[in-house]
Amino acid sequence: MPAPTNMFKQRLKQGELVIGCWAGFADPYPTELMATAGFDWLVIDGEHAPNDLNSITAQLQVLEGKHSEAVVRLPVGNEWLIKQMLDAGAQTLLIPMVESAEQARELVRACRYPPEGIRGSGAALARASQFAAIPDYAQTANAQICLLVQVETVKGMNALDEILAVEGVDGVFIGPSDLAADMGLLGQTEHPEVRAAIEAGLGKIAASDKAAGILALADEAADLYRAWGAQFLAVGIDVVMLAQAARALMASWDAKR
Ligand SMILES: O=C(O)C(=O)C[C@H](O)[C@@H](O)CO
Repeated sequence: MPAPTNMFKQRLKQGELVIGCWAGFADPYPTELMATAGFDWLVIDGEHAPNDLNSITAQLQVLEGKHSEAVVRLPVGNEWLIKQMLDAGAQTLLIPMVESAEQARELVRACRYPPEGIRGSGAALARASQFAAIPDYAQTANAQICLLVQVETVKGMNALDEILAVEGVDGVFIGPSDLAADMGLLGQTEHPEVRAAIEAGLGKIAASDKAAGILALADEAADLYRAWGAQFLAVGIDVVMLAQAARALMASWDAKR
């Protein structure tokens, strides 16, 4: 019995548009709720949400067998964190702040068991192998790992061609907020210069053998990004949705007082 099939990776390879959402409450309960909405993927955010290995594992557990595929974003891309998250059962990783082909190659190696990579061998303890209930997990796991790298700085965008040439990177996600900030346009993701960089970047990625991804928090941006080549498109953040709805509701009653 091989490692579980990574349906998110399979859908990307088939060229499907997959719609996702951020899951930022760092708790399995709201993440399980978000999965009932039918998103194709949910980002369990270890970068900007207060997640740790245990909270990420609990969210992987509630998403098991659901339509919404788990995409685990690490706070940083390093070998031991990748090892922990893959052993916990994550099959799709989103790694922020990738700025060079060498960095991308190191991430690929960290995601793979030898001889292709350096992922430590501990499948007997790992949820990923169903605690060794999948006897040939180590031999079949590499093919089911989906590595998504975030390019979100000027340096990263300038290295995009080289990053796109790295075998083992399955998708490239452009981070509009961090890219705008690094361009000296903090908070201005709709600035013409940021939009131009995003359009060029998504176009390059879509023309490569990788999938293009991005986050849009408004329909206007989502439509543009889709037209520019985005294939894994996140269209919301659960924390933002709840905050906005709660404040709007209270404001409506404040107005009635
Ligand atoms: O830079 C970006 O934009 C992203 O990487 C997405 C954001 O980090 C997301 O967490 C919303 O702020």
